[in-house]
Amino acid sequence: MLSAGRLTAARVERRHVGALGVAVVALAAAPFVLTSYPLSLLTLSLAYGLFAFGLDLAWGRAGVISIGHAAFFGVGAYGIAIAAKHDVSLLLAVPVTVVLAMGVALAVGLAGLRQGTSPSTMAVLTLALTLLVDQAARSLLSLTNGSNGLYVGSGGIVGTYYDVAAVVLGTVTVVWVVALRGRFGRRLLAVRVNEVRSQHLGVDPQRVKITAFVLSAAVAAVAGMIAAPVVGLVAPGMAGVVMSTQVLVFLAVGGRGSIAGAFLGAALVTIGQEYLGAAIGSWYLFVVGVVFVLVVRFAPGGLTGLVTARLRRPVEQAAAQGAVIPVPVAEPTGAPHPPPDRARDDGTPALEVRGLVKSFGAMPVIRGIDLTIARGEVVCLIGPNGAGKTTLLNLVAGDLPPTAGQILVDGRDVTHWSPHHRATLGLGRLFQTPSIYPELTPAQNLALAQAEAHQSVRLPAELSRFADVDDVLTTDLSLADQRALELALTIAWGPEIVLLDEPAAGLSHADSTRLAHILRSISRDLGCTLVVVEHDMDIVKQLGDRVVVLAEGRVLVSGDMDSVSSHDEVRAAYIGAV
Ligand SMILES: Nc1ncnc2c1ncn2[C@@H]1O[C@H](COP(=O)(O)OP(=O)(O)OP(=O)(O)O)[C@@H](O)[C@H]1O
Repeated sequence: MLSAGRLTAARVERRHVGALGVAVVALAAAPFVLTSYPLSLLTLSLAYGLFAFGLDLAWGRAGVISIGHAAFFGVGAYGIAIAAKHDVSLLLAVPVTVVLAMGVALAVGLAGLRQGTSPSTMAVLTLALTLLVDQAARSLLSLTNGSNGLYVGSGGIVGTYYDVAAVVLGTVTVVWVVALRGRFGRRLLAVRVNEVRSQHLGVDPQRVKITAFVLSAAVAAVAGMIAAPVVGLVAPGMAGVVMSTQVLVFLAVGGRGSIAGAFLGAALVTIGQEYLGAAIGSWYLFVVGVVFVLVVRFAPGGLTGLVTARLRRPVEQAAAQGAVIPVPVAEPTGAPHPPPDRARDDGTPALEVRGLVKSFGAMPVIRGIDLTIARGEVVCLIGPNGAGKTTLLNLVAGDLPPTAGQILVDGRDVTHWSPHHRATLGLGRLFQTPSIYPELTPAQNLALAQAEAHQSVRLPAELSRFADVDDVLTTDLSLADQRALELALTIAWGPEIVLLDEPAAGLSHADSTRLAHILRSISRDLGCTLVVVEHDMDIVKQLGDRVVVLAEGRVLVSGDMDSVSSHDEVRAAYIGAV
C-alpha cells in the first residue's frame, strides 16, 4: 500500500501533468478566440515569460541573484537581429548566440560564485554586465546600429504566435524534463534548501549554482531570440538595466521556483502595462514598483506562493518537490556496508592531524594539535567550554581553513580541500544544531542522502524507520528525532568516518542512552570511525574506545576513560570545571 506522502506526490504529479495539458490546449486555442491585438500581447507575454523562467533557474531554483539578466536576453535578441541583417542562417546564428551567452555566464559565474564570495558579488557583476552590454549595443554602430537599433521582420501575428508558443513550450519542456526532474534538479533543490548539509553529502554547491546560472543565461538568450521578431525593433534597452529590473519584477510578482509563476508574472505585468499604462502613463512604473515592494515584503512567494499556501498543506508542497527526489525505500537494497575488516587495514590511519593551528584574527584557538585516529576507532573529544573542540571538527570537515598544519584523511592530504571534496573520501559530519532539509519530509531527506551515497549501506532499524515518514515535515519532528534523522541521512550516505558535534545535547537521559546504543552499533556493524565531541560523561563512557581531552586548543591527554579521569591536569582543567 502506498504511504500518504507518496499518494500526495502522485496527486501533485497528476496535477502538474493536468496543468501542462490545459496550458497546451489554451495556447493552441488562443488564435481562434483572440483578436490580433490581445494575441500579440500574449505572444509578448510568452517571450517575457520564458525570460522570467530563465531567471528563475538562477534566482528561484539556485538562489543566485542576477540583477542584470537582460544582458543575456539582449545577446539573444541582437544575435537574431544581426543574423537577419546579414542573411546568416538561423541554424548557425541560434547555437552561436546561445553558446556566446553561456560562455559569458560561465565567466561571470566562475568569478562571482567561487567558494567564500558573498552573494552581493554576483549582484554587482551582473549589474556591471547589463550596463556593459547596453553600452556595447550603443557603441558598436556598424554591428548594432547604435541607439536606433535593428529591425527584425515578423511573419504575421498568428504565424509568429505559433512559432513563439512552440519554442517556449519546447524550451520549458526540455529544461523541465532533462534538467529539473533529473539529478541536477535534485541537487538544485538540495543546495537551495540546505547548502551546508548538501556539501557534506558530497555535492559541490558552486558547480550546481554555476550550472544553473549558465543554463538560465541560455534560456534568457533563447527568450531574447523569440522576443526580437515579436517586438520588431531590437534596441540597447533590451539588454539594459530597466529590462533587467523588469524581469525581476515579473518573477517576484508571479512567484519564484514555479514555472507557472514566471509566466503569470510576465503576463500580468506586460498586459497590465498595455492597458493600465495607456490610462495612467508613466505612473504605471510607479504602481509596478509599489507592487514589487509589497510582494517582496508581504508575499515573498509571489502570487503562486499565495495560492499554493492556501491550496496545499506544507507536506503537499514538499510532495510537489517529489518529482526530483527519488522514491525513498524503507529498506535500502544493495550490499551492506562491509563490517570492520582489520585485515584490510594497512595501518593507514582514518584521520590524522599534524601541527594543526587555527587563529581567529590575533586569537589562537587551536594551538598545535597532533592527533591520529585509527580506522574503526571511536574517539570522544572532551574538554571545557571554549577548548576548541567544535573548531577542530570544523577544520577536519573543511568548514574552516587552518592557519597552519596538515589534515590527512585515509592517508590523503586534504588540508586545502573543500568540504564536498573531503566528503568524496567518505567523511561525514553532524552538527550541534541538526543540519537537515527543513522544507522536506524525513523520507525525502533520507532519499536525498541515498541518491548521493558514497556507498550502499543497510541502516539499523532505529534509523531506517524514517524512510516511511513522509506525511510530516522535518520541522515538525522533536529534537531527538531531528538528531536521529541527521544521523540517519549521514549514515545512509555511507560514510567511512563520521564527525559528531555534541549529538546528545538537549536530549533526555533515555534518548541519550538510545543514541549511544545506535552509535555503538554503527561502529560495530558498519565499521565507521567516529569522532564524537561530547559533554555527557555517561555517553563518553559508553561510547569511547579512547578519550581525547582538549584544553586551550591543545591535547591535554589521550587514553581510556579511567586513565583520563584520574589525570590531575584533566581534573583541574575539565572535570573540576563541570
Ligand atoms: N568564527 C569564529 N570567530 C571567532 N572566534 C571563534 C569562532 N569560532 C570559535 N571561536 C572561538 O574559539 C574558541 C573555541 O570555540 P569552540 O566552539 O571550538 O569551543 P568548544 O570547545 O567547542 O566549546 P563548547 O564546548 O562550548 O562548544 C571560543 O573562544 C570561541 O569563541
